[in-house]
Amino acid sequence: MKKGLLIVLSGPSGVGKGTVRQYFMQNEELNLVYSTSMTTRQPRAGEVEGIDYFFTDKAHFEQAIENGELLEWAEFVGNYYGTPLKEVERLREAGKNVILEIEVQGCTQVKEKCPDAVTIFMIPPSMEELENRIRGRRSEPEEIIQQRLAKAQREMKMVKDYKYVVCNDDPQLAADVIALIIKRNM
Ligand SMILES: Nc1ncnc2c1ncn2[C@@H]1O[C@H](COP(=O)(O)OP(=O)(O)OP(=O)(O)O)[C@@H](O)[C@H]1O
Ligand SMILES: Nc1nc2c(ncn2[C@@H]2O[C@H](COP(=O)(O)O)[C@@H](O)[C@H]2O)c(=O)[nH]1
Repeated sequence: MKKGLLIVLSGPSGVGKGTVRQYFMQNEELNLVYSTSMTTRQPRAGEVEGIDYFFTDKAHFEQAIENGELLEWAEFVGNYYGTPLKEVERLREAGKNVILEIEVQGCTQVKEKCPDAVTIFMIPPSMEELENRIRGRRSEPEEIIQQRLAKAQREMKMVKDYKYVVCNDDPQLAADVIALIIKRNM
């Protein structure tokens, strides 16, 4: 059986990666599975353990790093985020195309380990719109919003390191473009 693709969807926090993913995940032709990450961040209202994230504490996360259990990991605005390696490998070996939704430092690590990963960077129509989206989510205090916005400015410079760039203005259009990218690589 052909091993599944490893697809990395990156882009600044609040650009709409999770929103757009909901549109193309339902497309059965793409044979996709979402890789649930591990994080030390507190759950937001409505987030579900094992679906949105595996929520854990700093000690367990650091142990996972030590044990080599993560494909990649990064510290983002005071919390750890990482991709459990074993599940990604199991799914790819079973022929599934696995999608990671991760920030830019994580993508750099993935590219080193899996040079054939399909890397996609999502950009907002403007930085003003990005700020509106982060604020509109109403999930973080002002101090964290400021840190996320400052980080977004730095992350946008990494766009050149990605194979594909997709603008999320209309989420359905962005999802259609991503579906096309995935099909082209299957
Ligand atoms: N094309 C769009 N037009 C307008 N609003 C959008 C669009 N896409 C997403 N949004 C809104 O922007 C906000 C952020 O979206 P979302 O949480 O999907 O971003 P994200 O990139 O997954 O963020 P993070 O990386 O922080 O998890 C949400 O409130 C969402 O409804
Ligand atoms: N390097 C990784 N980055 C990840 C992972 N899971 C999510 N993320 C990214 O972190 C930021 C913040 O996420 P939020 O849910 O707190 O808004 C965002 O860019 C995510 O895409 C991961 O496993 N590794």
